[in-house]
Amino acid sequence: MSSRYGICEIVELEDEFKSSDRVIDKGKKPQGSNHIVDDINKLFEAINVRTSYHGLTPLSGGTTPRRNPSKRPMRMSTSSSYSANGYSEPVSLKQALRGLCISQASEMAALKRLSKPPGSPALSEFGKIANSYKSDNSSTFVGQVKEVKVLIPEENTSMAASSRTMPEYLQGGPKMKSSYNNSPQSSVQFNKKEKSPKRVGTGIRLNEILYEPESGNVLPMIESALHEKKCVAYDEPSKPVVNGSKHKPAKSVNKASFNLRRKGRLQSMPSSTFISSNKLGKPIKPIKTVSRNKNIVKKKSKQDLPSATSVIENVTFVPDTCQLVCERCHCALKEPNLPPCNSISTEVKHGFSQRGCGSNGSVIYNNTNFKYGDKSDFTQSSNSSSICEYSSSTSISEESSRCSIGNRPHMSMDSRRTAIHDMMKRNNGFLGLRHFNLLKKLGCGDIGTVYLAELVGTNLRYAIKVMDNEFLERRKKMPRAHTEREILRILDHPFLPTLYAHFVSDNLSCLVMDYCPGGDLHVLRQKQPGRYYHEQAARFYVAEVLISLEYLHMLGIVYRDLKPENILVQQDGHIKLTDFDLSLRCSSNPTILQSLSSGAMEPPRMSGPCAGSNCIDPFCIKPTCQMSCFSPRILPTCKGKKTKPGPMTHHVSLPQLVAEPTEARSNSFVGTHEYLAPEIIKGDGHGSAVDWWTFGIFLYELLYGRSPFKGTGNDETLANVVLQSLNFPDTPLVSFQARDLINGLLVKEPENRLGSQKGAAEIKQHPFFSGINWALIRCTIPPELPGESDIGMAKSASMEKATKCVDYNGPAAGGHPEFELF
Ligand SMILES: Nc1ncnc2c1ncn2[C@@H]1O[C@H](COP(=O)(O)OP(=O)(O)OP(=O)(O)O)[C@@H](O)[C@H]1O
Repeated sequence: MSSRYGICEIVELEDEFKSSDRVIDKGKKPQGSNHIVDDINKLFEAINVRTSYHGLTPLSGGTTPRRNPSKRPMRMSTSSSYSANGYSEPVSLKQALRGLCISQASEMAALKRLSKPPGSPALSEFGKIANSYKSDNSSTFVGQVKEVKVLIPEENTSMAASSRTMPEYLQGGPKMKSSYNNSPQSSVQFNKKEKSPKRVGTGIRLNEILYEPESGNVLPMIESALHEKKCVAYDEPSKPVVNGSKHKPAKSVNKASFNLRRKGRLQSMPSSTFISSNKLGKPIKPIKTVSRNKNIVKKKSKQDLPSATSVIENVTFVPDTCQLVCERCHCALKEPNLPPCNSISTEVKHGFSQRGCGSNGSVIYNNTNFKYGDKSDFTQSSNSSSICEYSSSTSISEESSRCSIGNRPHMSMDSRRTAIHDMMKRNNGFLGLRHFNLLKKLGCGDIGTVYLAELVGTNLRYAIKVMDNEFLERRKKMPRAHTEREILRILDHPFLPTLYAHFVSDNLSCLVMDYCPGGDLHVLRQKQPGRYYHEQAARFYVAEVLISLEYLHMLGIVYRDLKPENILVQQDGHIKLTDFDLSLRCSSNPTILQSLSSGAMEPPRMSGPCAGSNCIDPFCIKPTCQMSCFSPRILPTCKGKKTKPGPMTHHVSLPQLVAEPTEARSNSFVGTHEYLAPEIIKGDGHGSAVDWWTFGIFLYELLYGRSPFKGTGNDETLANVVLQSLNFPDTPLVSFQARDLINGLLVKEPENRLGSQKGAAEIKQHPFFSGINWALIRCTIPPELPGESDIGMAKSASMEKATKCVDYNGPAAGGHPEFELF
């Protein structure tokens, strides 16, 4: 063992001399007549004795024994090949001394190792794991077992180097893996815990490795979800995904398996729990029944449907008493007669104290850990417990402030953002739950609970999503929370949520976002006469959703969970698309497409008030107004593909931005039954086109009051999605344009689906959207909401805004619109 290490050390050090590869003849006498040489030679002899003793490679001036090319650091080698090589040629004094030092160092290292108690770690963690696999392989693996050994990186000699090439989660990284390589030598995922790999089908299963003997591929996989293993590479939340990768999965990969989710959303799960095959026409196993609508029906097993209290496991909000109650010991996290918020309170159990009720029955909570705890608490918390999104540091600096404004131009005038900033400044950069009065619970999702909150000392309201990190860890939902947070951090769009701050209080992760008082489109639809939206209203909502999706795609985000429940209505009646925990992050490559020619392909212009290309009427969303304010022109055919017949599209001549990550691919089974695209159900791999499928279902549901493929159960729904052709009911009456658009979107083959080639730009040109002023859509008057009083002054606010817009655009204003375009 020690000699092996000796060799390893020498091999490393030997590299310093590897410029020469002459083999030294041990029998030769040193050349030269200098009397110093004799002294040196004596020294050499001494060195030689030492190095021979340890079986080490001797050194010589400017020469070195030829290293066996098969020898690599971290591998066992036979010392004989080295020790057999002696030397007799002279070396420089420097080299001789260095050689002496080397041998002494190796001696010391050997002694040190021998002095260690048995069982003490002598290998790096990577080495240990590699060894354990090696030993396991010998007992468990058959056939290609030896191949697994090549997973040990050969080029790295030091522990640091090993660590660099180790799978991420061997270094404490997240569990979901991002590497997907065809080579068994590269980035293969080990699972530390499971050391007894088993055969699965044609492959050898290593819990998270699938070795495929036929192809020689080693594939990462998830223990319980074969279906997932070819897609984990694309779904890791924090890492962009390689665009356009065309990975070929292992044969045994192709098993559809997914999980039912709250609200009927799906997530990967063992195949046996849901579907027996992803092949078309094969029987589908029964699945758990879950209602899509979390607000109306909540049929779920206890385990699957965590209550608000289980989502935030340690803490429950009790509205009557304005208390947070600890779930572990049922104590009320409340201190009576607390001093004012800005004074120091004593630290209470769990580091989480209620500071008293606000004027409106609200409560103010303290996370005393990070602020008032002892030094160690403070130190730890200053790094983790109160982290603002604006900066990685705990204190807010002018620089980070400027940076934030620079990155989010739409937020620069936002009073909520300013107020948060001011609050942080006053609190040395800290922000915590104690700075908010929690007013009521708005809803409970799969990974957290959302509260309406008011910033202390202001009348500004926010929605705070509170997630229990412990719960997320235990339920393996941390990646989803991470995905959502990371996406929220980069959004800067009026129809998408603004993340004002993110902080962690007592292991509760809190996202501070803008509050949408209008409810969601699903609930609002129930309040519509006939439970469906009038076409004009539907057009408004889908147009805003389309813009949101386009923006997300530009950022390389495939949303994947479009449905009315996830579309909230803001105070001014415009939408906010929320809920990004199932989104897929990938790379996108926005491209400007030039027109082939203008004139010849100019679309026929319709007569009417908006026919002119210089129309700036922000309200021109009337179907009679056929032309957009920014004249559309024709696009060249993409990548030689034929423009498919089917949905009507306007031809445009202006250069066009195509920003869709059309090449992105994922195999996750995520979404909501009624909204799942066929390619997701079939496990064929999916990309941004799934968002256009869900967009079609969404429009259908708004117009008809139900989704097109809904069956009596979820399994029937899924079968319908894949097999059933699209039908339109006779009532309500829906325009041809709308039906044509839906027809184009609900094409089962994603490559033929409207939007699959040029993304949102393609869809925007559909006659259903004719007359919409896309750039100024924020200034259009939103549809009237049922029970407008709930929404406050939504309509008047929008009217006011719209009037402003018109004023700004009027000739008197110099013709320069002052809108924030997006
Ligand atoms: N910004 C907001 N303003 C108003 N209500 C909100 C806001 N965000 C969320 N809600 C409400 O809180 C509920 C829970 O939201 P949340 O996003 O946590 O759950 P979800 O939509 O079920 O998503 P997930 O399960 O993926 O977490 C929503 O259904 C919505 O009604």
